[in-house]
Amino acid sequence: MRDLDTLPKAELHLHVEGTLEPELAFDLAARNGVELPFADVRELRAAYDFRDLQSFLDLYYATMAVLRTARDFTDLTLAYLERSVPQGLRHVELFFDPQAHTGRGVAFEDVVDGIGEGLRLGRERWGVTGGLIMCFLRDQPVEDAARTLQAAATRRGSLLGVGLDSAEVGHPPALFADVFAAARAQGLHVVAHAGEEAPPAYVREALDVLGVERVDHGVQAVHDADLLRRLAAEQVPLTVCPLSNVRLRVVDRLEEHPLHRLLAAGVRVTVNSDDPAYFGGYVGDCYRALREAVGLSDAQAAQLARNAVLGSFADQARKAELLAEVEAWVAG
Ligand SMILES: Nc1ncnc2[nH]cnc12
Ligand SMILES: [Zn+2]
Repeated sequence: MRDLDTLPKAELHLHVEGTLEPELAFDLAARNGVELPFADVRELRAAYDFRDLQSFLDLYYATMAVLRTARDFTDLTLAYLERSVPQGLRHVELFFDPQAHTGRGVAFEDVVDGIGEGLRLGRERWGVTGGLIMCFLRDQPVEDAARTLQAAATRRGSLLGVGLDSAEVGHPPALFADVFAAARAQGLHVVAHAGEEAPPAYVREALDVLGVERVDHGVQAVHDADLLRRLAAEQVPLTVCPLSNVRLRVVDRLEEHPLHRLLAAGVRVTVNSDDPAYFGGYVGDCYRALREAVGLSDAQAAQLARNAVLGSFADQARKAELLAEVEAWVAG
């Protein structure tokens, strides 16, 4: 079996705020004079025991209070890249949650410019390509999302697309139909979290009403044979996050994860880390955990890596380059 860390990877489901390791959180708290509701790194890490998505989100939003300046966002992005590059990361389309920052008085431009500078340095140092996907918080009023899209006009050229995240159940995709239509009209790519905790109907709605090009998570689709056939027929990429699904108790154990069933149904599945600082691993760790728990073969790992390249928003030339890197790995 091959070293999975050398497999070239694209990561399509990564919340940059979810890469905030406890050590960096305390460093930034000290730098910015922000008080965290935990005594130290150990106490914060001990709080990473989640019952469900909401219990995670409560901690996730509380901890990101330490992110205040453009430099903080650059440091955060670079720290993520430093950990992921040795695990084979070659391309990343990273999510950020502007409303979680502008609501605390941080300027939208500082968030985007800070992350953008991290990505620029990542390209310069390691040749990693990528871009930013701005997510709307679905548990906040739709008007906030619309205002956020308007505010993004100053940085339109820095964005690949828009997404939808945060507490899913009770906040169906269709609420955001107009905002997504406006984003599409601007030429932005569109994706949405759907079918993480909520039923398959949310996945259908994301496709039919929002017009998404990828579904983030989407694992609940295994409970709907018609939907699975459609996802396979249309080759809709699913950005699956196996370690996240275990930590947020979407599945009891990795051994029971539906990844293999999705692959067997012919769905364009990709593997991603979601919020690696909170869920126990970066993108390479996810691939390795799948090998250990469910016997992911080298051929299946390569297929997941190809799927991620094909499902990415990279331009055709970059896709061809990345696919060639995957095939070179297969040829070994
Ligand atoms: N797994 C997840 N689901 C929904 N919103 C999120 N925000 C960060 N991680 C998330
Ligand atoms: Zn996510």
